[in-house]
Amino acid sequence: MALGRVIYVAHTVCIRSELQPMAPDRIGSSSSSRQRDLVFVVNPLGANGRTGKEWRKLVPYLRSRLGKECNICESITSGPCHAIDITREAIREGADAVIAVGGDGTLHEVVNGFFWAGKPVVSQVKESTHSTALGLIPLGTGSDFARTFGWKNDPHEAIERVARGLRSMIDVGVITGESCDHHYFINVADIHLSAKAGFYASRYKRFGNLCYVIGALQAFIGHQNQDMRIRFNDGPWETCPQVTALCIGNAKYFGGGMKITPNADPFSRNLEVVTLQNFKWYDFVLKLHKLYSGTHLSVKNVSDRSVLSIEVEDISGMGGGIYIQSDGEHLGFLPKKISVVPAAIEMIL
Ligand SMILES: Nc1ncnc2c1ncn2[C@@H]1O[C@H](COP(=O)(O)OP(=O)(O)OP(=O)(O)O)[C@@H](O)[C@H]1O
Repeated sequence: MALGRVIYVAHTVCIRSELQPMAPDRIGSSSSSRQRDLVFVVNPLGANGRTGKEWRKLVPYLRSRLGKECNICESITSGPCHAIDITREAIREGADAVIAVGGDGTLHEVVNGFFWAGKPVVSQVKESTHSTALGLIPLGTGSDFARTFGWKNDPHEAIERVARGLRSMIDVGVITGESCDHHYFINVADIHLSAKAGFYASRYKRFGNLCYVIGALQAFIGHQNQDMRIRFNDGPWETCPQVTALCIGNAKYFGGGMKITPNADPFSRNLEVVTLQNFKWYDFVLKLHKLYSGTHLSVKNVSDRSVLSIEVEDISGMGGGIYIQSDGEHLGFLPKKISVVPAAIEMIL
Protein backbone atom coordinates (compact mmCIF):
# COMPACT_ATOMS: atom_id res chain seq x y z
CA MET A 1 0.00 0.00 0.00
CA ALA A 2 2.80 2.43 -0.71
CA LEU A 3 1.79 5.90 -1.86
CA GLY A 4 0.17 5.87 -5.26
CA ARG A 5 -1.13 2.31 -4.99
CA VAL A 6 -4.83 1.61 -4.74
CA ILE A 7 -6.04 -0.07 -1.59
CA TYR A 8 -8.58 -2.82 -2.18
CA VAL A 9 -9.48 -3.58 1.42
CA ALA A 10 -13.26 -3.76 1.54
CA HIS A 11 -14.91 -0.72 3.13
CA THR A 12 -11.53 0.79 3.94
CA VAL A 13 -11.17 4.55 3.85
CA CYS A 14 -7.67 5.94 3.87
CA ILE A 15 -7.23 9.29 5.53
CA ARG A 16 -4.04 10.41 3.80
CA SER A 17 -2.20 13.40 5.15
CA GLU A 18 -0.85 16.22 2.99
CA LEU A 19 2.67 15.49 1.77
CA GLN A 20 4.99 16.91 4.41
CA PRO A 21 8.64 16.51 5.40
CA MET A 22 9.03 13.08 6.96
CA ALA A 23 9.09 12.66 10.71
CA PRO A 24 11.65 10.27 12.21
CA ASP A 25 10.87 6.65 11.50
CA ARG A 26 9.36 5.33 14.71
CA ILE A 27 7.14 2.51 13.53
CA GLY A 28 8.99 -0.57 12.40
CA SER A 29 12.66 -1.16 12.01
CA SER A 30 13.01 -0.01 8.40
CA SER A 31 14.91 3.19 7.96
CA SER A 32 13.09 4.18 4.75
CA SER A 33 11.31 7.51 4.90
CA ARG A 34 8.07 6.43 3.24
CA GLN A 35 4.84 6.92 5.12
CA ARG A 36 3.58 3.96 7.11
CA ASP A 37 0.23 2.40 6.23
CA LEU A 38 -1.76 1.69 9.36
CA VAL A 39 -5.05 -0.15 8.92
CA PHE A 40 -7.47 0.32 11.82
CA VAL A 41 -10.09 -2.45 11.90
CA VAL A 42 -13.07 -1.09 13.81
CA ASN A 43 -15.99 -3.10 15.14
CA PRO A 44 -18.69 -0.42 15.37
CA LEU A 45 -20.86 -2.64 17.57
CA GLY A 46 -18.17 -3.62 20.10
CA ALA A 47 -19.01 -2.98 23.76
CA ASN A 48 -22.66 -2.62 22.80
CA GLY A 49 -21.93 0.19 20.32
CA ARG A 50 -19.52 2.15 22.52
CA THR A 51 -16.56 1.19 20.29
CA GLY A 52 -18.11 2.91 17.27
CA LYS A 53 -18.94 6.06 19.24
CA GLU A 54 -15.49 6.28 20.82
CA TRP A 55 -13.84 5.68 17.47
CA ARG A 56 -15.68 8.56 15.80
CA LYS A 57 -14.52 10.88 18.58
CA LEU A 58 -10.99 9.55 18.27
CA VAL A 59 -10.41 9.98 14.52
CA PRO A 60 -9.56 13.75 14.61
CA TYR A 61 -7.01 13.15 17.37
CA LEU A 62 -5.57 10.16 15.51
CA ARG A 63 -5.12 12.30 12.40
CA SER A 64 -3.39 15.06 14.29
CA ARG A 65 -1.17 12.66 16.27
CA LEU A 66 -0.14 10.25 13.48
CA GLY A 67 -1.36 11.75 10.20
CA LYS A 68 1.94 13.42 9.35
CA GLU A 69 3.93 10.19 9.57
CA CYS A 70 1.36 7.61 8.55
CA ASN A 71 -1.45 6.85 6.15
CA ILE A 72 -4.34 6.11 8.43
CA CYS A 73 -6.75 3.61 6.88
CA GLU A 74 -10.06 3.02 8.59
CA SER A 75 -11.94 -0.20 7.95
CA ILE A 76 -15.33 -0.67 9.59
CA THR A 77 -16.46 -4.27 9.94
CA SER A 78 -19.84 -5.17 8.52
CA GLY A 79 -20.39 -8.31 10.60
CA PRO A 80 -18.75 -11.30 12.31
CA CYS A 81 -15.55 -12.58 10.62
CA HIS A 82 -15.21 -9.52 8.35
CA ALA A 83 -12.14 -8.42 10.36
CA ILE A 84 -10.39 -11.64 9.27
CA ASP A 85 -10.77 -10.81 5.57
CA ILE A 86 -9.82 -7.15 6.06
CA THR A 87 -6.64 -8.19 7.86
CA ARG A 88 -5.58 -10.75 5.24
CA GLU A 89 -6.08 -8.25 2.47
CA ALA A 90 -4.22 -5.51 4.34
CA ILE A 91 -1.23 -7.81 4.94
CA ARG A 92 -1.17 -8.91 1.29
CA GLU A 93 -1.25 -5.24 0.31
CA GLY A 94 1.81 -4.61 2.48
CA ALA A 95 0.31 -2.71 5.44
CA ASP A 96 2.80 -1.82 8.18
CA ALA A 97 0.32 -2.58 10.92
CA VAL A 98 -3.22 -3.83 11.35
CA ILE A 99 -4.72 -2.41 14.51
CA ALA A 100 -7.81 -3.99 16.07
CA VAL A 101 -10.22 -1.42 17.51
CA GLY A 102 -12.70 -3.17 19.78
CA GLY A 103 -12.76 -6.05 22.23
CA ASP A 104 -11.17 -9.46 22.43
CA GLY A 105 -13.50 -10.79 19.73
CA THR A 106 -12.26 -8.23 17.22
CA LEU A 107 -8.64 -8.82 18.23
CA HIS A 108 -9.25 -12.56 17.84
CA GLU A 109 -10.51 -12.10 14.28
CA VAL A 110 -7.60 -9.82 13.36
CA VAL A 111 -5.15 -12.41 14.75
CA ASN A 112 -6.83 -15.10 12.62
CA GLY A 113 -6.40 -12.81 9.62
CA PHE A 114 -2.61 -13.10 10.03
CA PHE A 115 -2.92 -16.74 8.92
CA TRP A 116 -4.38 -18.66 6.03
CA ALA A 117 -4.60 -22.47 5.79
CA GLY A 118 -2.22 -22.92 8.71
CA LYS A 119 0.47 -20.55 7.40
CA PRO A 120 1.26 -16.86 7.95
CA VAL A 121 -0.18 -14.50 5.35
CA VAL A 122 2.62 -12.63 3.58
CA SER A 123 2.80 -9.39 1.67
CA GLN A 124 2.43 -9.64 -2.09
CA VAL A 125 4.12 -6.31 -2.60
CA LYS A 126 7.40 -7.12 -4.35
CA GLU A 127 9.44 -4.30 -2.84
CA SER A 128 8.09 -4.95 0.67
CA THR A 129 10.86 -5.36 3.26
CA HIS A 130 8.80 -5.28 6.44
CA SER A 131 6.35 -7.59 8.15
CA THR A 132 2.90 -6.40 9.23
CA ALA A 133 2.58 -5.75 12.96
CA LEU A 134 -0.49 -6.30 15.09
CA GLY A 135 -1.82 -3.43 17.19
CA LEU A 136 -4.70 -3.00 19.59
CA ILE A 137 -6.91 -0.16 20.71
CA PRO A 138 -8.84 -1.95 23.46
CA LEU A 139 -12.45 -0.76 23.48
CA GLY A 140 -14.47 -3.88 24.28
CA THR A 141 -16.66 -5.14 27.10
CA GLY A 142 -14.08 -7.36 28.78
CA SER A 143 -10.89 -6.37 26.91
CA ASP A 144 -9.16 -9.17 28.80
CA PHE A 145 -6.06 -9.52 26.63
CA ALA A 146 -5.10 -5.90 27.34
CA ARG A 147 -5.15 -6.56 31.10
CA THR A 148 -2.05 -8.79 30.91
CA PHE A 149 -0.10 -5.71 29.82
CA GLY A 150 -1.88 -3.42 32.27
CA TRP A 151 -3.53 -1.56 29.36
CA LYS A 152 -6.82 0.15 30.04
CA ASN A 153 -9.72 0.87 27.68
CA ASP A 154 -8.00 4.22 27.04
CA PRO A 155 -7.71 4.93 23.30
CA HIS A 156 -5.35 7.90 23.74
CA GLU A 157 -2.90 5.72 25.63
CA ALA A 158 -3.21 3.11 22.85
CA ILE A 159 -2.46 5.70 20.16
CA GLU A 160 0.69 6.67 22.06
CA ARG A 161 1.79 3.05 21.90
CA VAL A 162 1.26 3.07 18.13
CA ALA A 163 3.19 6.35 17.88
CA ARG A 164 6.05 4.97 19.99
CA GLY A 165 6.14 1.93 17.73
CA LEU A 166 7.87 -0.58 20.02
CA ARG A 167 7.38 -4.07 18.60
CA SER A 168 8.03 -7.55 19.89
CA MET A 169 7.38 -11.06 18.64
CA ILE A 170 4.46 -12.55 20.53
CA ASP A 171 3.26 -16.18 20.74
CA VAL A 172 -0.21 -17.28 19.73
CA GLY A 173 -2.06 -20.55 20.26
CA VAL A 174 -3.47 -22.71 17.48
CA ILE A 175 -6.42 -25.09 17.82
CA THR A 176 -7.00 -27.99 15.47
CA GLY A 177 -9.83 -30.49 15.49
CA GLU A 178 -11.21 -33.32 13.44
CA SER A 179 -11.73 -31.03 10.45
CA CYS A 180 -7.99 -30.11 10.47
CA ASP A 181 -8.88 -26.40 10.24
CA HIS A 182 -6.48 -24.09 12.08
CA HIS A 183 -7.99 -21.63 14.50
CA TYR A 184 -5.73 -19.15 16.30
CA PHE A 185 -6.07 -17.39 19.64
CA ILE A 186 -3.95 -14.84 21.43
CA ASN A 187 -5.44 -14.76 24.93
CA VAL A 188 -7.05 -17.81 26.55
CA ALA A 189 -8.73 -20.96 25.21
CA ASP A 190 -10.97 -22.82 27.64
CA ILE A 191 -13.02 -25.95 27.83
CA HIS A 192 -16.26 -27.05 29.53
CA LEU A 193 -17.97 -24.88 32.21
CA SER A 194 -16.16 -21.59 31.50
CA ALA A 195 -16.59 -22.05 27.74
CA LYS A 196 -20.29 -22.68 28.21
CA ALA A 197 -20.50 -19.59 30.44
CA GLY A 198 -18.77 -17.56 27.71
CA PHE A 199 -21.19 -18.91 25.13
CA TYR A 200 -24.14 -17.64 27.18
CA ALA A 201 -22.37 -14.41 28.22
CA SER A 202 -22.08 -13.36 24.57
CA ARG A 203 -25.88 -13.03 24.50
CA TYR A 204 -25.88 -10.50 27.34
CA LYS A 205 -23.10 -8.09 26.29
CA ARG A 206 -25.61 -5.25 26.53
CA PHE A 207 -25.26 -5.55 30.31
CA GLY A 208 -21.50 -4.85 30.21
CA ASN A 209 -19.29 -6.93 32.49
CA LEU A 210 -22.39 -8.30 34.23
CA CYS A 211 -22.82 -10.53 31.15
CA TYR A 212 -20.14 -12.86 32.54
CA VAL A 213 -22.05 -13.35 35.82
CA ILE A 214 -25.32 -14.01 33.98
CA GLY A 215 -23.51 -16.37 31.58
CA ALA A 216 -21.93 -18.28 34.47
CA LEU A 217 -25.24 -18.67 36.30
CA GLN A 218 -26.90 -19.98 33.14
CA ALA A 219 -24.01 -22.38 32.45
CA PHE A 220 -24.31 -23.84 35.95
CA ILE A 221 -27.83 -25.04 35.18
CA GLY A 222 -27.45 -28.71 34.35
CA HIS A 223 -23.64 -28.56 34.54
CA GLN A 224 -21.77 -31.78 35.36
CA ASN A 225 -18.05 -32.21 35.87
CA GLN A 226 -16.71 -34.68 33.30
CA ASP A 227 -13.86 -37.16 32.93
CA MET A 228 -11.65 -36.26 29.96
CA ARG A 229 -8.75 -37.87 28.13
CA ILE A 230 -5.78 -35.55 27.95
CA ARG A 231 -2.24 -35.68 26.68
CA PHE A 232 0.46 -33.08 27.01
CA ASN A 233 3.28 -32.40 24.52
CA ASP A 234 2.31 -35.47 22.38
CA GLY A 235 3.04 -37.76 25.37
CA PRO A 236 0.90 -40.63 26.70
CA TRP A 237 -2.85 -40.24 27.14
CA GLU A 238 -4.12 -39.97 30.70
CA THR A 239 -7.58 -39.71 32.20
CA CYS A 240 -8.31 -36.49 34.02
CA PRO A 241 -11.31 -37.13 36.29
CA GLN A 242 -14.18 -34.76 37.02
CA VAL A 243 -12.97 -31.75 35.06
CA THR A 244 -14.93 -28.57 35.75
CA ALA A 245 -12.91 -26.32 33.45
CA LEU A 246 -9.63 -26.52 31.58
CA CYS A 247 -8.04 -23.19 30.72
CA ILE A 248 -5.11 -22.78 28.36
CA GLY A 249 -3.54 -19.36 28.60
CA ASN A 250 -1.22 -17.51 26.28
CA ALA A 251 -2.09 -14.49 28.43
CA LYS A 252 -3.56 -14.23 31.92
CA TYR A 253 -7.16 -12.98 32.04
CA PHE A 254 -10.59 -14.04 30.84
CA GLY A 255 -14.25 -13.57 31.73
CA GLY A 256 -14.00 -9.82 32.30
CA GLY A 257 -11.00 -9.70 34.61
CA MET A 258 -10.52 -13.19 36.09
CA LYS A 259 -6.78 -13.90 36.35
CA ILE A 260 -7.29 -17.52 35.39
CA THR A 261 -3.82 -18.41 34.06
CA PRO A 262 -1.68 -16.15 36.26
CA ASN A 263 1.67 -17.53 35.09
CA ALA A 264 0.93 -17.27 31.38
CA ASP A 265 3.25 -15.01 29.44
CA PRO A 266 2.77 -14.35 25.71
CA PHE A 267 6.56 -14.11 25.28
CA SER A 268 7.34 -17.42 27.05
CA ARG A 269 7.05 -19.68 23.96
CA ASN A 270 4.67 -21.97 25.84
CA LEU A 271 1.12 -22.06 27.20
CA GLU A 272 -0.09 -22.33 30.79
CA VAL A 273 -2.75 -24.97 31.49
CA VAL A 274 -4.88 -24.53 34.63
CA THR A 275 -7.29 -27.35 35.43
CA LEU A 276 -10.20 -27.04 37.86
CA GLN A 277 -11.54 -30.43 38.96
CA ASN A 278 -14.53 -31.50 40.96
CA PHE A 279 -15.69 -27.95 41.68
CA LYS A 280 -19.19 -27.52 43.05
CA TRP A 281 -21.18 -24.30 42.72
CA TYR A 282 -20.33 -23.31 46.29
CA ASP A 283 -16.59 -23.67 45.55
CA PHE A 284 -17.00 -20.82 43.06
CA VAL A 285 -18.84 -18.73 45.64
CA LEU A 286 -16.10 -19.35 48.23
CA LYS A 287 -13.12 -19.09 45.89
CA LEU A 288 -14.23 -16.53 43.32
CA HIS A 289 -12.07 -13.79 44.81
CA LYS A 290 -9.04 -16.07 44.37
CA LEU A 291 -9.89 -16.62 40.70
CA TYR A 292 -10.02 -12.86 40.19
CA SER A 293 -6.77 -12.21 42.03
CA GLY A 294 -4.94 -15.15 40.44
CA THR A 295 -4.22 -16.78 43.81
CA HIS A 296 -6.27 -19.93 43.09
CA LEU A 297 -3.34 -22.18 42.10
CA SER A 298 -2.86 -23.29 45.72
CA VAL A 299 -6.55 -24.21 46.09
CA LYS A 300 -7.47 -27.92 46.35
CA ASN A 301 -8.38 -29.47 42.98
CA VAL A 302 -6.61 -26.77 40.97
CA SER A 303 -3.51 -27.76 39.02
CA ASP A 304 -1.19 -25.83 36.77
CA ARG A 305 1.50 -26.66 34.21
CA SER A 306 3.37 -25.17 31.35
CA VAL A 307 3.03 -26.96 27.97
CA LEU A 308 3.82 -26.79 24.28
CA SER A 309 0.62 -28.62 23.39
CA ILE A 310 -2.41 -30.29 24.93
CA GLU A 311 -4.91 -32.64 23.33
CA VAL A 312 -8.31 -33.16 24.94
CA GLU A 313 -10.96 -35.75 24.20
CA ASP A 314 -14.45 -36.16 25.55
CA ILE A 315 -14.97 -39.55 27.26
CA SER A 316 -18.15 -38.53 29.00
CA GLY A 317 -20.43 -39.99 26.36
CA MET A 318 -22.07 -36.56 26.11
CA GLY A 319 -21.87 -36.86 22.34
CA GLY A 320 -20.24 -33.57 21.38
CA GLY A 321 -21.53 -31.71 24.41
CA ILE A 322 -18.29 -30.29 25.87
CA TYR A 323 -17.84 -26.65 24.85
CA ILE A 324 -14.60 -24.98 23.85
CA GLN A 325 -14.04 -21.27 23.29
CA SER A 326 -11.00 -19.21 22.42
CA ASP A 327 -10.56 -15.53 23.29
CA GLY A 328 -14.19 -15.60 24.46
CA GLU A 329 -15.50 -16.80 21.07
CA HIS A 330 -17.42 -20.06 20.88
CA LEU A 331 -15.45 -22.60 18.85
CA GLY A 332 -17.54 -25.76 19.03
CA PHE A 333 -16.89 -28.95 20.92
CA LEU A 334 -14.18 -31.52 21.73
CA PRO A 335 -11.94 -33.20 20.61
CA LYS A 336 -9.30 -30.52 20.02
CA LYS A 337 -5.53 -30.11 20.04
CA ILE A 338 -4.13 -26.81 21.27
CA SER A 339 -0.49 -25.87 20.61
CA VAL A 340 1.70 -22.84 20.97
CA VAL A 341 2.99 -21.08 17.85
CA PRO A 342 6.11 -19.40 19.25
CA ALA A 343 6.94 -15.84 18.22
CA ALA A 344 4.18 -15.91 15.62
CA ILE A 345 3.27 -12.23 15.25
CA GLU A 346 5.07 -8.97 15.74
CA MET A 347 2.99 -6.90 18.16
CA ILE A 348 3.00 -3.17 18.87
CA LEU A 349 3.48 -2.86 22.65
N1 LIG B 1 -20.38 -4.99 12.21
C1 LIG B 1 -20.61 -5.98 13.07
N2 LIG B 1 -21.88 -6.34 13.37
C2 LIG B 1 -22.13 -7.31 14.26
N3 LIG B 1 -21.16 -8.02 14.91
C3 LIG B 1 -19.89 -7.70 14.63
C4 LIG B 1 -19.54 -6.68 13.71
N4 LIG B 1 -18.21 -6.59 13.64
C5 LIG B 1 -17.72 -7.54 14.49
N5 LIG B 1 -18.72 -8.20 15.08
C6 LIG B 1 -18.66 -9.27 16.09
O1 LIG B 1 -18.77 -8.67 17.38
C7 LIG B 1 -18.23 -9.59 18.32
C8 LIG B 1 -17.79 -8.91 19.60
O2 LIG B 1 -16.93 -7.86 19.33
P1 LIG B 1 -15.82 -7.29 20.34
O3 LIG B 1 -15.03 -8.38 20.92
O4 LIG B 1 -15.09 -6.24 19.61
O5 LIG B 1 -16.65 -6.57 21.49
P2 LIG B 1 -17.09 -7.08 22.92
O6 LIG B 1 -17.68 -8.45 22.82
O7 LIG B 1 -17.95 -6.00 23.48
O8 LIG B 1 -15.73 -7.10 23.76
P3 LIG B 1 -14.98 -8.30 24.55
O9 LIG B 1 -14.85 -9.44 23.57
O10 LIG B 1 -13.65 -7.73 24.93
O11 LIG B 1 -15.83 -8.64 25.73
C9 LIG B 1 -17.10 -10.28 17.59
O12 LIG B 1 -17.22 -11.65 17.82
C10 LIG B 1 -17.32 -9.96 16.12
O13 LIG B 1 -17.42 -11.13 15.34
